[in-house]
Amino acid sequence: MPLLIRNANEVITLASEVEGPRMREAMGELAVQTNVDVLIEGDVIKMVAPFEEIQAAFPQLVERAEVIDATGKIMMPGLVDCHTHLVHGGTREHELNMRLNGKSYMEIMNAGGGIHYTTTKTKESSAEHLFAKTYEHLNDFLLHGITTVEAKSGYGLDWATEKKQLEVVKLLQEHHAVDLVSTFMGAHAVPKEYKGNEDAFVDLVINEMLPQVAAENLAEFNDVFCEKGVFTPAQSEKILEAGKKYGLIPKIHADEIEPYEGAELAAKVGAISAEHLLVASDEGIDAMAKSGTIAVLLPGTAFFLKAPYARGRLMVDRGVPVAISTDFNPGSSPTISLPFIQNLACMNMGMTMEEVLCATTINAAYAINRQDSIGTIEVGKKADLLLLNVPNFKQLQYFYGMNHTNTVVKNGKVVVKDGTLI
Ligand SMILES: N=CN[C@@H](CCC(=O)O)C(=O)O
Ligand SMILES: [Zn+2]
Repeated sequence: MPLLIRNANEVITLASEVEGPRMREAMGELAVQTNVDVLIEGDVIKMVAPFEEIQAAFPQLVERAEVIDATGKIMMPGLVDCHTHLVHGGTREHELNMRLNGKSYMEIMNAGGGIHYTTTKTKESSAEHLFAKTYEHLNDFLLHGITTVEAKSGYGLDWATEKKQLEVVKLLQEHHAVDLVSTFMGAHAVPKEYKGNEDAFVDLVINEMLPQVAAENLAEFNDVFCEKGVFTPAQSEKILEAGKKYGLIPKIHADEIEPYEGAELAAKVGAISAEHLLVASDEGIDAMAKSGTIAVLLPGTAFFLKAPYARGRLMVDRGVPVAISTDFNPGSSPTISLPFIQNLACMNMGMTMEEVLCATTINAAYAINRQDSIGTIEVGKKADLLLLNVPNFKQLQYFYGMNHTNTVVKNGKVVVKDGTLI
């Protein structure tokens, strides 16, 4: 049945003539409409216009349509979470007290905890268990208005477990309403048995894992943790260049803990995005602006690791297209609340209320190559839409730390109604 959403106080369309990811002032232009309804046919947006015009253009569809009254609410595109470590075994709440007592994230990891702990838990988990656990997480994402999620592997560090993670993503794509986008991240940490022989692990990723990822069509992107004590810029470059040969688009965890010229490397290898960038250099930021590399900023990680925030304001002002994401993972950012992440970006990275909406919709869609189908409310795009329990978009950041999601339409179907999954 067609769907007609009527009377929203504001429709945040984010429609624009601008080509490519939004930068500078364009990030603040939300193209808010106050007098339009939205007609959906199948899984696609059919028309965005005042009711009279929709009725004149498609009288039969309007006649048959299920009508949702959005009076008092705003409508916006479904949120896009473009950086998560979605599929993983276990949780790491025990590390929180360690960190609150002064241990650093890297100290915990180097002592065999952190990513290594989650790797062990993920190895021990069956695919069925990971599927069921992640399915629950995805329900939570949906309840918070997130309709597309990027998912990185990287808790295997051996091919069997990496493959298990990637296959769980594939299966969830078939069974859950949330759309998933897969990233291979075999180079997420150096397994203990390769300590001192890191290059051998890099070779394993390049020669054994990447060919299988490509042959089995298990991912679109290839990511690496470029960080002091993990993978060097030279090793990262090798892995990303090798992935390119298999058609895998480079992404990079860059300049998260220590400055390591990760942003510069992202620009050099033509990565679609550099992610984290808490301590990215001025030169790196300028290089990204020049190459058009998207900065995927993850303020939840700075919050949870009590680390300095990325310089979001400066990046926008220097012409870097910025996206924002949860970084959902069991160690440095165990949250699925992209709405709260938006709040953090406003309060701690100096981004405006308008920019954070752009950064979690259309720019996030660009960061995962989905800009043609999601991220704005425009005719021909997928009908992934939210109705939020606020009368104007500014209240999303003002009433902070709350989930304002009332209704989620995913692929043209209502999947959350009155804040409840249906
Ligand atoms: N920094 C590397 N990877 C993840 C954290 C993974 C973990 O701690 O389990 C991140 O992006 O924050
Ligand atoms: Zn990450």
